[in-house]
Amino acid sequence: MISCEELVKIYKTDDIEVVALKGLNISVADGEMMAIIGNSGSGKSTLLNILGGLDRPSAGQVQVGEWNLLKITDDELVKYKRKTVGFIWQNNARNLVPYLTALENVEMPMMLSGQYDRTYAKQLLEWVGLKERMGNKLQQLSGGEQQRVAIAISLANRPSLLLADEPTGSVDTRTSDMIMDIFRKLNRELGVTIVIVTHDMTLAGKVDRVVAIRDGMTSTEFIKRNPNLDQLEAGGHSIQEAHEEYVVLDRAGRLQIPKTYLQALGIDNKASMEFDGDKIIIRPPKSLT
Ligand SMILES: Nc1ncnc2c1ncn2[C@@H]1O[C@H](COP(=O)(O)OP(=O)(O)OP(=O)(O)O)[C@@H](O)[C@H]1O
Repeated sequence: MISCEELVKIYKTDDIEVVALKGLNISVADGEMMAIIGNSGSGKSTLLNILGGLDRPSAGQVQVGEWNLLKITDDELVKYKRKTVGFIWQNNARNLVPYLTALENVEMPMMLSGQYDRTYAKQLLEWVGLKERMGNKLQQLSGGEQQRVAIAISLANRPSLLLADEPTGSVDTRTSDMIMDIFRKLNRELGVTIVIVTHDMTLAGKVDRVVAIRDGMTSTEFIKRNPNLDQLEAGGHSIQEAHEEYVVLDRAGRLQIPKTYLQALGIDNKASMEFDGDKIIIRPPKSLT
């Protein structure tokens, strides 16, 4: 579904340039439900905004389904945003209209794309557990309910990819669990590919794969040891318990070594590397004296 190779994003303001993505590589398979984690400023939202067609990449390759997002024209981008991809933000004020009902909010993107379907709009609201509240105006719903309306809206045009930026950032744990269950159901039943950006490690433990971004590059990947675990794990396993951790190698064979490891060994800009037939050993450079 998604393939990014050596993806670069540079933000230029009057006097500074910020390189938010520095040659990032990531692939997401059709029908996968995965999470992206990373410290503040590591480039997570930048990546999601590029995948959502809200921002343009500076260099590299980005393919989502049939679309090459580096070469896509402005007209095609409008179609892409309407048909292929759905977006959910932490702060849902961006895609909700407070004086319309929940149902009218879901119908609006359908009307804009000429695919009005009231039955499907109702079904979506039922899927997110709001069957009884679809006639309520948005301002009469709680924050968690509004977030569930936002999920229904994001699916109104039957996208094959759902991007969620901190979707549970401003709701309580119970609502956050409910939202993750809704994502899992949509992923299984509709086959929607789902990419979630989050700070929340317990939430990350509920997906099949987690990719960690550090300094604008993919660094580590956590893959679920037992893909059937989520039925058993209502109590919540930590990501380390539930997933196997791998360091990511790019096509040129480069890998990122965590700063803390380098500092602990006093490695600065060089290291010695040895292959003993079984493992690769990285050490601080031997003293030349
Ligand atoms: N429009 C912009 N103009 C200039 N710099 C930007 C812009 N958007 C993001 N950046 C910079 O790019 C870098 C990556 O930002 P990004 O928002 O992608 O990080 P993030 O991992 O999503 O962080 P957070 O978890 O805090 O949301 C940061 O240094 C940020 O300041």
